[in-house]
Amino acid sequence: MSTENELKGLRENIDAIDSQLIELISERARCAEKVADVKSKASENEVALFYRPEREAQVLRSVMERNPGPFSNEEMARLFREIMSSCLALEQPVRVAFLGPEGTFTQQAALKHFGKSAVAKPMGAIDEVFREVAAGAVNYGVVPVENSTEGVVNHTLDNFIESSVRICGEVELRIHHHLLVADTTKIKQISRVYSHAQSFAQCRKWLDANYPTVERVAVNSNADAAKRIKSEWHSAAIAGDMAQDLYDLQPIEEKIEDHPDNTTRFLIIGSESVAPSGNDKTSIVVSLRNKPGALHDLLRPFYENGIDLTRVETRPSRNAKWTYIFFVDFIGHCEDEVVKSVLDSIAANSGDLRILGSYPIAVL
Ligand SMILES: C=C(O[C@@H]1C=C(C(=O)O)C=C[C@H]1O)C(=O)O
Repeated sequence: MSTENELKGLRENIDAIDSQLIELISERARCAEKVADVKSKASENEVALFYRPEREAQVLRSVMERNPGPFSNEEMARLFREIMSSCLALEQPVRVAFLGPEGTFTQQAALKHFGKSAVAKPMGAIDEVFREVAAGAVNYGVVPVENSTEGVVNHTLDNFIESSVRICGEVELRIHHHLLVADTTKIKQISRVYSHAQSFAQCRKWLDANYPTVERVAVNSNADAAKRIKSEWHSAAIAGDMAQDLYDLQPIEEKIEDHPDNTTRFLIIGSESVAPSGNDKTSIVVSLRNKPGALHDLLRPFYENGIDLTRVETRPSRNAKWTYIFFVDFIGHCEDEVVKSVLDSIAANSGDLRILGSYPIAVL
């Protein structure tokens, strides 16, 4: 068979499969519309909850389990992520505030978690994301909480102390930084590099080795850095793919982060609690009475009940000098019997305990 004939036959196959896909995707969408009706009727006078993080996590996990290849599990789940995002938009487009401006890694995290049909709103600071969620101006917020190279984002943790918003999900993003220039940049005469302080820290060794003498100027975000160099012929920026595309920049060098597995974890914040998905994490915040063995007493029930701790973080309490607040993440949902009894025994021993939320462990 000639190449042309072979291609023609294969393309006819693809056209036929696409017709079936279109029919099936539309059928799925019609089903999601019916789900919306059921949710609206059931909620009566209350605001209906259209977005269901636990159900979305279950759908993605089961897509990955059933994936026969040749796509990787992640690729297959990403496709379904977008199908679900479109289905949810038929019910009600989800409104999400993120730490802006446009082009930040936090925006990338928001898209990864909610898909492209979400309506995303950039905010100027982490506090503003919290406030926007608390005020009900958006359904959810996305904020960075820790980076594998640079550690915790204190500003996010501190906001939880003051705010009553809940954690509804988490998303992890591999962070790749590039050294970027504009059309007008004179590459041999670069004397200044703009970036966010966290990104400078994540690329410190690379910069020391390759651009030891250039001035490093920390700005509010990588996207801000990318924007500034458009008008400065002697400056470069360190930023990621989104900022590169948004501001039409070119990389001099890609993936300059010192650790190739550089990853940031982001939290999804909202106002509702999330039902168990079958593979969940819980975050709590505890203030401890200042007495010997207090931290040991806090952690012992987890050990005794075989619960995995995934993170313990300390912040100074603003109420009293030399007293501390502990942020603890662990595997399990606050509706699990074993978790309930651990939380009861912590509450009996500690000054103050607040459950920030139980939510599905990041699928993608
Ligand atoms: C369809 C539903 O509503 C939304 C859309 C989902 C989907 O497309 O699979 C899943 C959960 C919800 O965010 C549902 O709750 O089942």
